Amino acid sequence: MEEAYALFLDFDGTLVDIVERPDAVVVDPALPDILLRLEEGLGGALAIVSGRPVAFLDRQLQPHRFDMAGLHGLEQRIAGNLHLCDPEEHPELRRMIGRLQEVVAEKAGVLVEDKGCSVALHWRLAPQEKEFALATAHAAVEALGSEYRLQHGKSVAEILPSAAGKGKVIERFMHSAPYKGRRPIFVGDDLTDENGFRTVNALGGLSVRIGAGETIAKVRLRTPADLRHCLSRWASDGSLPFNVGD
Ligand SMILES: O=P(O)(O)OC[C@H]1O[C@H](O[C@H]2O[C@H](CO)[C@@H](O)[C@H](O)[C@H]2O)[C@H](O)[C@@H](O)[C@@H]1O
Repeated sequence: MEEAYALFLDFDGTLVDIVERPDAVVVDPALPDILLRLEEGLGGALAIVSGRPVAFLDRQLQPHRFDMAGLHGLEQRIAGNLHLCDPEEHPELRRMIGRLQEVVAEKAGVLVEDKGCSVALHWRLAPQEKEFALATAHAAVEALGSEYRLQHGKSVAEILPSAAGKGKVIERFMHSAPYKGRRPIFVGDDLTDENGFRTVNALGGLSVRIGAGETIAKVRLRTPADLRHCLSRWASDGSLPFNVGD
């Protein structure tokens, strides 16, 4: 297997299909072992980079424990060393999440996903409530001030600490062993991943976008199933599945 790469993989919409509810994702049973084989072949330089908390991702990918950037980089496990985000350090956000749950209680199909140090407002089940959800999220961020920002995604608006971002956290991984000195590859599907694409493009790496939509990624794959097929081939015969160019 080619050892000179560092592989960063988004989760929702990339490794798994998008489904109607955040708690209903289904992981292909073969995926954790494929990722483990890839991680071994890459000398440990494989990390999941997601808006989800590390604890959620660990449950989905059990029995293995991969390196991770969770909550858009607020949480990290680099070379096995775990740093989690403490919700108690975000008392204003915690109060705001309580208020959001009250406001949204009357809107059928709008979901509040409490992730501890961030919160997502989902309207996939109630597309007619998109404007309401966006306005609510904007008002909440404005009330919280500049320490927090809004992250738009697929039928979702997330409120998260301003310091979080996939580009920044990929840079952090690239300064640490075993990632340092390798060529980064980042695969993602969403607006939040464009940040990560910018970082790997600037580092001379390879950006891969899953699905449709405007992007600065260099390569496109159609679906998470196509990606899983590529990863499985890479894990078995060692041949890099993407056209990496020069
Ligand atoms: O960075 P990612 O791993 O791509 O996570 C981004 C957000 O994904 C989840 O929401 C999205 O997937 C849901 C399940 O398929 C879907 O119902 C929702 O409409 C999508 O926006 C997740 O719930 C968020 O917490 C993640 O930040």
